[in-house]
Amino acid sequence: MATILVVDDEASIRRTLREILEYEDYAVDAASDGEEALDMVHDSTYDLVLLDVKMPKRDGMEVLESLSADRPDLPVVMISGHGTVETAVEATKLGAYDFIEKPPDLNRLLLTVRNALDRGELETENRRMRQTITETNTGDLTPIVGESAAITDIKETIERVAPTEARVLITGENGTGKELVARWVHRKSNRRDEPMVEVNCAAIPSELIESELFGHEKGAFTGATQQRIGKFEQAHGGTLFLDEIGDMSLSAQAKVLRVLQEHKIQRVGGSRTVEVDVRVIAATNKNLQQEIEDGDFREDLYHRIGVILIDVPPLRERRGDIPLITEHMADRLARRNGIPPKTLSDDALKALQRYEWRGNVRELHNVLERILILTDGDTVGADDVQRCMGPQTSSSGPTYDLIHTYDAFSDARDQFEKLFIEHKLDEHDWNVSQTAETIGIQRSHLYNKLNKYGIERDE
Ligand SMILES: Nc1ncnc2c1ncn2[C@@H]1O[C@H](COP(=O)(O)OP(=O)(O)OP(=O)(O)O)[C@@H](O)[C@H]1O
Repeated sequence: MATILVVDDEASIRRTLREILEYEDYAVDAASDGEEALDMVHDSTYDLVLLDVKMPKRDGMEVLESLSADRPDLPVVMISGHGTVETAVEATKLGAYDFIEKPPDLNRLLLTVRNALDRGELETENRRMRQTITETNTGDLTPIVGESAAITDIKETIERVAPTEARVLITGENGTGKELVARWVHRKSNRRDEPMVEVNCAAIPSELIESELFGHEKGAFTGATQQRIGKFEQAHGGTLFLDEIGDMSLSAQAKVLRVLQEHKIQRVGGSRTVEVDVRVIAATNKNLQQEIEDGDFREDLYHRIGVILIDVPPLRERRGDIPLITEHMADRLARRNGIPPKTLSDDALKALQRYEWRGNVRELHNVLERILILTDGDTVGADDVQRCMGPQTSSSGPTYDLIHTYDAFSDARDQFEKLFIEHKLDEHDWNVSQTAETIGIQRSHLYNKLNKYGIERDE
């Protein structure tokens, strides 16, 4: 049974979350402030922390920072009230697994909790595996599924390159499988019993990246209350995966270059030099040649990291792999969601092959999860795919527009709410009571939204 720590200064939220989670058979402890929470985490083994952003004394962000430093394996989900959603989004960039809004929506809460626990388990599992893996035991790492020429080529390159010490640069759009390739290079390398440490360079603010990579001494800067070991040191003997390296600031690039030349680091605020033996694998979705031309990426660093180049093509350029990948994922997803296994008809697989998949394999994974959950019966047909995906087959459509038009989460959410409400009203011939009932909100709440977004019936 997983044990969850709920941290919130509001007793009513603590009570609600406890009731919901205990009903789902989780064991729940609660803390009413950050100080108490840190003590409790120190003294017990929790599988997940639900952490309020705004609290008196130590607020959620401070507690998150402490937890990320001391217990990086412990998943943390932020709970945000009105007006703190942006902070919560910021927190996810700093290592929180996800965030939920108050008052918590039951389905979203349970899905987030389950996913966060899965992730925590996976990480614990990965750590355990690192110690025991032998070449024949490839553990639980997802295989690279596909028989297209590009994927076959990538698998061959991995076999050839992994056992060497060569640095590898993996390029490709988001969600194509770059991280999976990196994990296989490590898994098949002679360093497989040592850690593979990952740094997402895009998620770390530029002023923190140095301390993240090289660590810092106590008192090195305001907020450096204790010594911290950086990722290079953590990866000593193993592999350091620099994800989204194209987003690293020029000053951090200069420092990484020096480490790659000298195999030594200095913690921020420290004077001692520490030798590090690390193999670097880097990945980016950016065109680094272009970044070099624009003066945003150092050419000398590019040559250092890119000894072996692996380009993972977009899924739409290897549509032949879609049925294989889908079938592989369908089994795992059914098991994970506790639903009976389902077969996809040939027509359903063909329908999936026609989409653009701008989010690549990750999007296919998410869409498939939705299809499997929403479809009754044991076979998924082309009509089920259509129903869950909508008819769009190109790089347009409302979702794509939403994602690409808005930068701020709140703007995209508002626009989505507006479109959704208009669509549902149309479906119910503008009967507000019926629409409110179908979408599960109070009629008065729906009227508020109509006012807020200026939604009116087109005559
Ligand atoms: N060929 C494949 N076979 C099976 N699963 C795959 C394959 N390629 C990717 N996946 C799965 O798709 C998801 C996305 O892959 P991954 O995280 O490696 O992509 P990425 O290119 O690193 O994404 P990003 O650039 O957004 O970080 C993962 O769950 C991964 O296991």
